[in-house]
Amino acid sequence: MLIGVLALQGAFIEHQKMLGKCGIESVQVRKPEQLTDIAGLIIPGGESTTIGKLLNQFSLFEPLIDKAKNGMPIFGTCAGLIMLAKEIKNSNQPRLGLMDIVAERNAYGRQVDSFEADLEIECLGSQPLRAVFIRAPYIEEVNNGAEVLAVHNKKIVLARQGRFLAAAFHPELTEDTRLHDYFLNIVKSCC
Ligand SMILES: NC(=O)CC[C@H](N)C(=O)O
Repeated sequence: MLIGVLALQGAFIEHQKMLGKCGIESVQVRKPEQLTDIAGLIIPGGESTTIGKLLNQFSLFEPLIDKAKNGMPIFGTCAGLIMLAKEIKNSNQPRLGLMDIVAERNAYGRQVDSFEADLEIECLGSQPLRAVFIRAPYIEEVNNGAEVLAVHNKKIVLARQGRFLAAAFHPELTEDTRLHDYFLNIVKSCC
C-alpha cells in the first residue's frame, strides 16, 4: 500500500517519517500522474493559502478532487484541515471542500500562541494523545455526515467524514503513531 504525501509546502517529510514508522511506503506528491498509484493522501500542515496557490500552479486541484470523489481517503493536518473544509470563516481562499466542516483559521491567535495539549480520543483508546498546535485552526462546526472525534477546550480539533480525516494539530511531530495508524485503517478499509 503506497501513501502519498502532498509535498508542495509544509511538514511533508515528518509525515513520511511517521508513515515509515508505521511500516508504510510513501511518496512525495507534486504531479497529477502521481495520484494514480496511491491508496491515500496526507495533506500536511503549512500555510493553506500557499498550498492552495501551489495546487493550482502544479495543476493538481481538479485531479485531486476527482480522485477523492472517486474514493481516495485523505488525512489533512492543520493547513490540510483547512484545505478539506467546505467553509473557511472569513476567507474565500481556494480549498478542496471535501468535508462538511467550517474551519476557523489561526483560531488560537498568532505563532506565539502555539501550544501542546493531551487529547482524549475515544477511537484511539484510553491513553491520551499529545497534540502539537502551531498557529492552528479549529473546526467551528461539523455538518451533515461529519463526526467529531476530539475536542479541546470546547473546540473541535479532530473530525472524520467517511474516508476524510481532519486534525487541527500536528500528529507527525510526536512519536505517537496512533492517529496515522487510524488513518491507514481507513485507507485499508477503502482498498
Ligand atoms: N501549522 C499550520 O498548518 C498552520 C496553518 C496556517 N495558520 C493556515 O492558516 O494555513
